Amino acid sequence: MTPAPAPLVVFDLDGTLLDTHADLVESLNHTIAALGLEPVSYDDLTHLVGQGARVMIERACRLRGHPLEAEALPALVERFVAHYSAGMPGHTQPYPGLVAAMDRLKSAGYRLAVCTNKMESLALGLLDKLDLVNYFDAITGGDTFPVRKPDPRHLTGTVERAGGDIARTVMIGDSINDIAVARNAGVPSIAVPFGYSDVPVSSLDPDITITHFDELTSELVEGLLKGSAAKVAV
Ligand SMILES: O=C(O)COP(=O)(O)O
Repeated sequence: MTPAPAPLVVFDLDGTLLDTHADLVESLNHTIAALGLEPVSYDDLTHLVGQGARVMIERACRLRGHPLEAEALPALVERFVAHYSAGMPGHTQPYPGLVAAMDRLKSAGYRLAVCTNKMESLALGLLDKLDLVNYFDAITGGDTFPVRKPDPRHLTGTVERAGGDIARTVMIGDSINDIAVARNAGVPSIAVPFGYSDVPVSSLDPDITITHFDELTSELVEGLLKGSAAKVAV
């Protein structure tokens, strides 16, 4: 009998792997200051983040009562990317227990990947600056494919690039896009409550929620994979 392929754990980035909020808010406020707009706060960020820099800037301008003309956006996105890139890694840090959890999963033979709506170049640059890039078999961003989360093809494309098997994949994230992309791709989901969701993560109906990465073990992932195989078999 051929052994089952190695499980793959796919992580969201902002608010799941990394606490990026201070740098996102800083670069966003630098960007909208060019329009003379008042800064946004961390609480605002939970409503703004999730669909990449472009949408975040659009939403921030709308929040400040300044809807943008489409032609104004590219220069603002450029301003954001320049500021954010120059400051990396800034205040950004992995969440507590993440590195130990990834070491545990790697020692158990797991593959790891990142599926983020952040631009691929920013995700790669940030993970590189934090010395985390080599943990991952694939890192895909909101601009890697013609579609992005919650479209299931963002997740299935990531699994393919990571050399994984969709039937042996689990997705972990902090917001609606992550739980929805998992559901749309037929993959079990793990939610974390410490990120940027504007609603309680339990209301997103993940398969399970963990409150600390110490809970992310190979036993937990295998249990989820068995559970989803059982669901398929029913
Ligand atoms: O940068 C964003 O808007 C979202 O990024 P995420 O998919 O890693 O949460």
